[in-house]
Amino acid sequence: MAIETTTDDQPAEARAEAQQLTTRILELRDAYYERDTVLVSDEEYDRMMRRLEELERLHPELQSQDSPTQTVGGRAQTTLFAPVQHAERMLSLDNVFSLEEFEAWAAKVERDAGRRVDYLCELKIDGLAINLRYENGVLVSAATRGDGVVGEDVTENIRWIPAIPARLATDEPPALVEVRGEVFFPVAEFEELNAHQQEAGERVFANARNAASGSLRQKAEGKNPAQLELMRDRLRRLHMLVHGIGAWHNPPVDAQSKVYDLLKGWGLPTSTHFRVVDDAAKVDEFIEYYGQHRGAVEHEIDGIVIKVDELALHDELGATSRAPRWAIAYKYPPEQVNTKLLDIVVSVGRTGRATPFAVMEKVRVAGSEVRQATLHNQEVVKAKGVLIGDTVVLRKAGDVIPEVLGPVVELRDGTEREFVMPENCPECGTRLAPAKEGDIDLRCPNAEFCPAQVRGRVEHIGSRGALDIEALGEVAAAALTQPRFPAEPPLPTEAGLFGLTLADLFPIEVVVRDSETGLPKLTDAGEEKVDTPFRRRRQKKDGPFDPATEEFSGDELHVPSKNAIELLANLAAAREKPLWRILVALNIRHVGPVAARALANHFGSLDAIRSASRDELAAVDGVGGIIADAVLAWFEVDWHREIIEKWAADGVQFATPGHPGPGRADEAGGVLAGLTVVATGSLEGFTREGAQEAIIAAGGKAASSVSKKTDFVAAGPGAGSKLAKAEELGVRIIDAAQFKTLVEEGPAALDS
Ligand SMILES: NC(=O)c1ccc[n+]([C@@H]2O[C@H](COP(=O)([O-])OP(=O)(O)OC[C@H]3O[C@@H](n4cnc5c(N)ncnc54)[C@H](O)[C@@H]3O)[C@@H](O)[C@H]2O)c1
Ligand SMILES: [Zn+2]
Repeated sequence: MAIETTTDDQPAEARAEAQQLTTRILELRDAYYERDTVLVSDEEYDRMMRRLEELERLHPELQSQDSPTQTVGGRAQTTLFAPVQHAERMLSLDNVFSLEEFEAWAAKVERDAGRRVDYLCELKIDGLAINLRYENGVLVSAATRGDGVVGEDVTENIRWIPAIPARLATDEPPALVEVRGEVFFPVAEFEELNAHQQEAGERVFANARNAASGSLRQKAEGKNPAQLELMRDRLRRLHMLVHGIGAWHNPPVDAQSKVYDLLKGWGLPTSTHFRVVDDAAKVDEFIEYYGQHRGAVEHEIDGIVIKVDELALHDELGATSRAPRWAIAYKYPPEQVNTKLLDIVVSVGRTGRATPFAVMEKVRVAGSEVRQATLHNQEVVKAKGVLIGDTVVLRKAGDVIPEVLGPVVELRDGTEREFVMPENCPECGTRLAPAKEGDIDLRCPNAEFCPAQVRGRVEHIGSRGALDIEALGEVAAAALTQPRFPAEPPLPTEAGLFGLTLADLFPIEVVVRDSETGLPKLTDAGEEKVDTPFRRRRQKKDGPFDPATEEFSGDELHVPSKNAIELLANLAAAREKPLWRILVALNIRHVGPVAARALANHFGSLDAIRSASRDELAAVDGVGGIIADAVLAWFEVDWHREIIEKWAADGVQFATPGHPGPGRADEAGGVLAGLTVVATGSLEGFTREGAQEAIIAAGGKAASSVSKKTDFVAAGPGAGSKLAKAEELGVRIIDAAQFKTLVEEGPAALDS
């Protein structure tokens, strides 16, 4: 008899992989639930879980009862707290990561239920699960989830959380009710807590969930009075929201949403962010809405939880060993990931501030790719405790700037090194120093000539809020101030900007840099890529006809590039831009568009501003003492005055034509003299700034908010709260066409 042997070793491979995954997941869970440490990102953890699930689906013989896919993460027996047996098991949730997966889940639910069902959509709060046991209306115990059957007794600590009632506000409490919810730090509290921790030189928490878990799972024993007060302060900042029930014999309501109403009436904290929908297809609106408004919720969320609303169906559908079948978590893309900190580099900005920033291995977070984040200053680097070479936790929420939260200390292997703040400016070698005693930030004091600062200032001059010169962006600014050739840059400072000629631009060669990292780009041969931004090659066609190419041949010659011609034309035009723009272009500290407009409006010329006293400057509406001081300080500096002289010599106009003189703009008799106008929404024929300028040019006051003093509100499509305010106050509202009439002919023309 021949015995058939199988040579298929696939199951063996699968077994090995499943074992590896199991070991790793258990390790990660241990760190996460017991030590409040996140060794890999949640995304990576979820991926491992999915892979294990997949392997077990393909090879059912691999699935054992204690596989992570069958158990609730967390451990029952810990040394810190006494064990508590839950009257009813506490479960986890199954996940979906897309709308399709959600729809497939809902289809199965409705198949099993045999009918359409109502869904309750709520937020998935990123905190830790808690079970509150009330007997005859009195809180007798509070426990963490543990392994789902047995949790940790945290009753003493829970009593410090203000939101949790010790007694239910009802005359007829059930003999026993288990209330389940999430304990967490509201975002504002978390930020404050971390600020405190940083000040006190204590550990800064990488995320609100770990901070909440770490705060709740503290023991009072062995703490001195000061530590005890700190611990209680943290507990008082915690909040809780109810999101379910455990044991409860015959609840008097028939839907989860009604359970919340009832519990709310008993004084328990319930969420305001939920909705019941009668069709699975309507869930996606909720998902999308909170996907875009995550930042507006008072606590962190990592997804949406969708539950079958009807309680009878909960019993009918039941649960697996790990999760209920009547609920599912939809997970959003992560806002927090782990990545490698490759280096910490110091950059110098236009004000001379030397800022260390993190250069990281590129990662995707909150839907975009990130590889840099500012670290602000050397003290912040120290406070965050990051070493070069560390795995770090990086966070980016929606449109918010990415932030390095801290290192994953457990992953260090000894090769990491500390960041040392350089003593000298990386761009000009001048010794860095604080601007004044006690400042943490270090600055390069070589303000006049430090190439990084000149480059920053020149770029600022071209920016939208200053002279708005399209051809004078980041690349042109670098080319003019730090070219590879010539050795002496065309602009050692910005004084020469308006005197630039084609002869200055033409020879410039630059090293092409990566716009993100600032590092040189390399050619295939490994050399730095070089570009000539202001000239290009052209073949001269004055030679004899070449039959091979069927063209006239000729020498190569260089001609000015489009950039060069545009830049010179733009600069020529910029000389006559409104005074406020010229003021912004001078890079005076604190003088942005708002202050510059106020100064220009009031004084009408740079000379008048220069000869004004501190009091006269400070008294101008929208200026004030700090800006007045900054203006005075700016004029004190020799090379600043030289900029003005040089610019004036090159034709820059430092006065508003027709301005009647300091403080007399209102008497100028423009058609809008004495009137205040607010422009809001998009007004056809005007840009946002153009509308403001038109009001000012007509002698009116362009205000940014609507009040009783407002005479007109010009509103176009997209006008929001300002329009509502105008209606409320009875301010006259006009459209774009009327606005045009108003600024050209004055208010009387509106009614004719
Ligand atoms: N990075 C790591 O190393 C690591 C390790 C373990 C776990 N984790 C993270 O934890 C997750 C697994 O943890 P889990 O088992 O606690 O599952 P889970 O956090 O994904 O979901 C279940 C929990 O959600 C909570 N929850 C929040 N809002 C809720 C609401 N409105 N309704 C019902 N429940 C709500 C409940 O406390 C429940 O226990 C993973 O997906 C991963 O994100 C990460
Ligand atoms: Zn410098």
